[in-house]
Amino acid sequence: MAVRALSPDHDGPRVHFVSNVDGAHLADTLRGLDPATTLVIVASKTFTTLESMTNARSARAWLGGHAADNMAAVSTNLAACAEFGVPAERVFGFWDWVGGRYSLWSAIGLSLAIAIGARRFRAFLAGAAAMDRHFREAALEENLPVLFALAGIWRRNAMGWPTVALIPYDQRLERFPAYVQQLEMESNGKCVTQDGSAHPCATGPVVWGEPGTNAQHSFFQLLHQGTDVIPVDFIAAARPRDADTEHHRLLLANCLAQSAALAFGRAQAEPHRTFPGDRPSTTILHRQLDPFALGRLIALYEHKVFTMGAIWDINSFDQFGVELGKALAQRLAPVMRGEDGADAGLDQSTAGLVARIRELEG
Ligand SMILES: O=P(O)(O)OC[C@H]1O[C@](O)(CO)[C@@H](O)[C@@H]1O
Repeated sequence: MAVRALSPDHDGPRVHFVSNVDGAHLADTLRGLDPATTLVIVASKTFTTLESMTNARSARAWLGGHAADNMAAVSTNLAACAEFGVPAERVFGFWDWVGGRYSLWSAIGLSLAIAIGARRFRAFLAGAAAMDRHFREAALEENLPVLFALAGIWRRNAMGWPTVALIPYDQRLERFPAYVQQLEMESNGKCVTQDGSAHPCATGPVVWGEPGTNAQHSFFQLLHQGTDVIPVDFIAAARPRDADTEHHRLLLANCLAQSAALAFGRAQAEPHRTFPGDRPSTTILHRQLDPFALGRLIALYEHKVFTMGAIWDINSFDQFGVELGKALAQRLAPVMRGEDGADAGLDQSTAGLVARIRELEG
């Protein structure tokens, strides 16, 4: 997300990312790259994540004779790195209490630092630090993460709206909705309080979105006239990073048009052409999407999510909800490999799907 957002700031080697265990991701990424001139950095706190380690093993095989020189790691698990073949002097460490979704500021940011260089990476960190200070010091009534969190609580608990759309009017923030989706849904998608009691109210909303103006041509129909109210967060920069300002003026005109249309609607005799209005949105404006502004924007969302978690009395820093699926995938891997006896004890629905996959495999 961050590397894409800051593409005008790239001055280092080209940076690519592979995350999905789907081999297509690695294959498509490696196509056209040369093992002799490619550095593979395995970034995994635990160094046990199935996706990361499967990709790491395949990348090591692809590097062949270059693997000894062209691999590094970002991890807290030095023993597993050494066992994998990355010696300690090539491991960038960080703290084991940092969760994946909050880790960009640690050595996990290495790939971003490589892409934009140390000076700009420091500006990125300074932007986040400025928001950290603001969050710590500003009075509550002027505190952006707190106000943003209270608006989120109002939307979710007072109004009962279960989702929020995040629409950056900035093509380079294309992956920002997905980033905030993990931040918010993995942190606050919980149904028990810190002490384990059933939560008395609704918690983390569904977060989704796409960049404007593209989104206008797909799901904005439902935002304006659908039966559900979906609050929207718009993000826009006053200045473009590129020379052509006419594009940018049109981009901003569209962003402002959408928030006005949502808020004020339009009464018409014909019901099909009526816009009910009274649909809420928040517009976050900054001068320009540069490293400082991106760091500040990410930190704004981090502190907002933390504040909502504190109000809801949930722990925003664990993610036990991902464990069951991971354990079942480990159980099913031998089934998918067709190992003898692995099918025993499978539930009926999974056994049916396995049987159908085998038929389709031919
Ligand atoms: O850095 P690791 O240990 O490979 O974890 C990767 C990811 O897995 C999760 O723990 C859960 O899916 C995420 O929070 C994290 O980003």
